[in-house]
Amino acid sequence: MSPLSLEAARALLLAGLKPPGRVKVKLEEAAGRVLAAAVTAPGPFPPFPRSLVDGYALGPPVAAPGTLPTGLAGPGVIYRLLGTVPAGSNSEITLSPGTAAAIFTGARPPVGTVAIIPRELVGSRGDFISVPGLPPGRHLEPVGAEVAAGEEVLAAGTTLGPAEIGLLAALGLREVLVYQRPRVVLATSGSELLDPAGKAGPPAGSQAGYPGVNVPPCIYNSNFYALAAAVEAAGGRVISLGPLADNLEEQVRAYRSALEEGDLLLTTGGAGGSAGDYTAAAFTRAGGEVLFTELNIRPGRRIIAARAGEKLMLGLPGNPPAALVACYLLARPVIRALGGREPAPVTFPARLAAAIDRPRVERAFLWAQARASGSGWEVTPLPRRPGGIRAAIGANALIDLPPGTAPGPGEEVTVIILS
Ligand SMILES: Nc1nc2c(c(=O)[nH]1)N[C@H]1C(S)=C(S)[C@@H](COP(=O)(O)OP(=O)(O)OC[C@H]3O[C@@H](n4cnc5c(N)ncnc54)[C@H](O)[C@@H]3O)O[C@H]1N2
Ligand code: MOO
Repeated sequence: MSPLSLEAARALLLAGLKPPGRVKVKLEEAAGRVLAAAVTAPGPFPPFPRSLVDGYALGPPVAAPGTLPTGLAGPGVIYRLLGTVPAGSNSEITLSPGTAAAIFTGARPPVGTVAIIPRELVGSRGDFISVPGLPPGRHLEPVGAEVAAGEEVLAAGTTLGPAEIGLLAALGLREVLVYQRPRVVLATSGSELLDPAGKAGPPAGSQAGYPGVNVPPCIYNSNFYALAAAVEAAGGRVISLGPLADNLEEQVRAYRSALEEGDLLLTTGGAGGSAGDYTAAAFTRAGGEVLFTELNIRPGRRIIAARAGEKLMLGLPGNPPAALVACYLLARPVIRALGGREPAPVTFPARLAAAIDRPRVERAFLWAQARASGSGWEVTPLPRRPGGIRAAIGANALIDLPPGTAPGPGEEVTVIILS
């Protein structure tokens, strides 16, 4: 198989994905979930006419106000106050011509109200107020002014954030139909892997003089924790298969059970083409039909994908920063699509704040920091560190660098936003 482009690989993975399931969740559990059906308002909002200010509800004015009570400055229309209407009260006041009632923000105006005027525009003395002309009705919000009964307020596919959840609650909805979170079975392979949560660990320092040291050269299974976080951030639910040894039989058994338990099998390690790399063979033996084994990108050249019926198997490289890049570029779009979200990564053009150090032979993805600047987006490639365990620290973007290019400061590059 010759290396595939990233776009072709993504299209292959996204084609024929099984449609996401739906589930009803309570409003308090709905943050971050994706609406599986449009929401229509069961009733109007506001459900009753209400005052938008603290002030006075006014009845019809009377033509000749009569004598001004002493102390009330004119010119103004005089009203006699009948009482006060607090928010939430079922007031029995009825305003006849020349009468008014004090009213609070959010209260229902009494019967007979023709206008509401803010407190600060009114002169008052005892039971009388003086109003400088009848104000327009903008302080009185009619029933359904914001939402009409039966109106579609949220479209299917909307991600529910605080504002959306507040709107649903305002309409009296208690639960909401959302897409199920895709179940992502996460497996890491490598006989050198140790669980940081486990009891036994390698010595903290060096293994200098190791011929005599009876401790195997193990490293902590960092990919599991990094990828689990990425899966959750993409809206998936992690099912752990635990670290697997470099053993074909063990991996085949594990991956068969993964296909039953999850919507997507995600692995790292063993993706190379050497004798000790079992991912492709294990995917095939577990029932998968291999879609591709190599992409023309760096890092992440070795990514193995297979399809087993409606389920996908995605084998990312073991190298931690390569696993993370591959996860952002391929696994995240699949997980998002399985959860009813827009799969395509968000990309935009940005001006380089610093030069790219050197051209790469293949299309490369470089960890970077993007920020809005006066005239658009600006991006700085992160300094290269030895190895890669710290490569992505501080990154919020990847620069998509075409092969053979090394643009300088001020030149435009394409950036993929990560969060
Ligand atoms: N002769 C060649 N060797 C390698 C090449 C190459 O082109 N020619 N490419 C290198 C690159 S780049 C990568 S990426 C890896 C891909 O191979 P694997 O997917 O089989 O990766 P592993 O060999 O399993 O591991 C590589 C590296 O990462 C560490 N690792 C693995 N899993 C984890 C984990 N869960 N948590 C933390 N670290 C992990 C592992 O110990 C190795 O150090 O192949 C290169 N070799
Ligand atoms: O093949 Mo590796 O995935 O480039 O880092």
